[in-house]
Amino acid sequence: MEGEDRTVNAGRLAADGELDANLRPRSLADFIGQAKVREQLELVLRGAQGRGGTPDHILLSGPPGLGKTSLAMIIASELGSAIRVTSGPALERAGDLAAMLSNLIEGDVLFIDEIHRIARPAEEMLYLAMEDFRVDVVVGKGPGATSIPLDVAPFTLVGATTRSGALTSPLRDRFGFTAHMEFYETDELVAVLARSARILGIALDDDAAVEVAGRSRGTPRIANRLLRRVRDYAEVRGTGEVTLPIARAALTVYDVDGRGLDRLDRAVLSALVQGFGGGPVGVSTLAVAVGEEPATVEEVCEPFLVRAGLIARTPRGRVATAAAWHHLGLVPPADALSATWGVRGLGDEPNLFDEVD
Ligand SMILES: Nc1ncnc2c1ncn2[C@@H]1O[C@H](COP(=O)(O)OP(=O)(O)OP(=O)(O)O)[C@@H](O)[C@H]1O
Ligand SMILES: [Mg+2]
Repeated sequence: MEGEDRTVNAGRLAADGELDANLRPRSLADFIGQAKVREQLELVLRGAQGRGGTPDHILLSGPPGLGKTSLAMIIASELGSAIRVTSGPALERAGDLAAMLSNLIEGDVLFIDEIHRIARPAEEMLYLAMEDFRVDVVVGKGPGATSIPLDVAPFTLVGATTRSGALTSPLRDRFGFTAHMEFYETDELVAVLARSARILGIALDDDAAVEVAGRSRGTPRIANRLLRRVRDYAEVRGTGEVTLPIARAALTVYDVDGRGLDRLDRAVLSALVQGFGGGPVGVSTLAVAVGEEPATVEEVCEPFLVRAGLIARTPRGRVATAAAWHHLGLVPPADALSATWGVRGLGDEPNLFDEVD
């Protein structure tokens, strides 16, 4: 998909790999923000430990870059268990899953990333494994095929998904606990940045941290990525210390504006406002206007623009809010949607990342 390499994209980029691993929090105490999820998880884990059993299966649900993989690792380490890692797309054949399941040792954590992308036969095998710790392995083909039941050691499944709405309900129902990850507040991102700066040995001023956090779209992965860009700038153009002016100058170079919008986001906004009088306009028309694929506009730009209260999805198409006009330095028409539309606090829209319209 075009636009995936954008600095402000919350998804994983190849370049993030090693850094993500270094900056990953290792324990619940080390995990910043998500206070509610942390408390819920702690109860689930400690409760099971107290009873000497394995915890219920856990689903981690939320947009990219908020810490789902990190939490899965933390769950295993808090339990003192080994973690086996796989992903929905890797489980194309039920046999692949059967092999994983039958190798589990009691108490293991099985982490399935992007669990909404699991193939149907594997999914059906998973139901039985989650519920009864058993799998039926089919041997042979055609009329001679037999199904052999195999026991699976009691384990805890941790599933992660950016689209919990895409999970079938039988699968969703088999999780004992679902953690809904929320976008981070600015002060939480400041804490994430301070921690990362400490680990990476970057001198980061407090007001520079606030500036970077405010442009990070509520997402730790983006905060960490912007921190690296700002560090480059500080080292090449300054003394290495990340001060407020340095942070601002660096983010200008990377086209990340005061609210975390980049060039493509702004192009979409100004096409909507200036090209179509604020809408309503269909997403494909909008995509043509900015020379992008509709999927890019819809999946990469829109979720954030909607969450930031800059555009609204209506049955007739996309509409710019008054805040969008203001953001572009324009005066909104009298009938523009209120600037506070949709700005109910980050992460208040559980369906945002599920299929809309
Ligand atoms: N609560 C946190 N405290 C500190 N750092 C965090 C936190 N959450 C995430 N991060 C940082 O953000 C990076 C991305 O987190 P992670 O890979 O866990 O996200 P994810 O939700 O699994 O994303 P995806 O949906 O793309 O798989 C981590 O490497 C870590 O550096
Ligand atoms: Mg992940």
